Amino acid sequence: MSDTLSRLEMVIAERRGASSDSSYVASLFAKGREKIAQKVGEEATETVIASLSGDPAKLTAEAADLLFHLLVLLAEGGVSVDDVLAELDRRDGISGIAEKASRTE
Ligand SMILES: N=c1c2ncn([C@@H]3O[C@H](COP(=O)(O)OP(=O)(O)OP(=O)(O)O)[C@@H](O)[C@H]3O)c2ncn1[C@@H]1O[C@H](COP(=O)(O)O)[C@@H](O)[C@H]1O
Repeated sequence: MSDTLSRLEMVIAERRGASSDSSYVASLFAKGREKIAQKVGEEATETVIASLSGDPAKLTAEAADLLFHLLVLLAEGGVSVDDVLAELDRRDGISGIAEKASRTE
């Protein structure tokens, strides 16, 4: 799973300097952080709507759009996929410790 995200992260970094005419990723970077953040918001809303439709194919497509635009937003903000995964692992570690502690009480 994270291989796909890592590969896409690399493609996004490569396309950052490309021409906006030939690359959607480059055109997003050229429009700037506010526009990229707005796209993430739109894709998040579309994902929520798709989830309520009860159609797994629609939810899959919108979630893919959301993840893609989130990766662009992370790159724009200087945050890597590894940074986010490390944060999730850290939280898992914290909840694992809390779970062990509650079992020994
Ligand atoms: N995964 C994606 C991907 N998912 C969605 N999209 C684009 O995201 C856009 C979302 O559609 P919308 O209708 O919401 O947006 P829009 O009307 O095109 O744009 P706005 O005017 O609303 O800003 C579409 O243009 C999709 O093509 C993507 N564009 C690119 N990628 C990946 O990024 C790589 C590099 O792409 P380029 O930068 O175009 O070379 C590609 O090889 C793909 O792997």
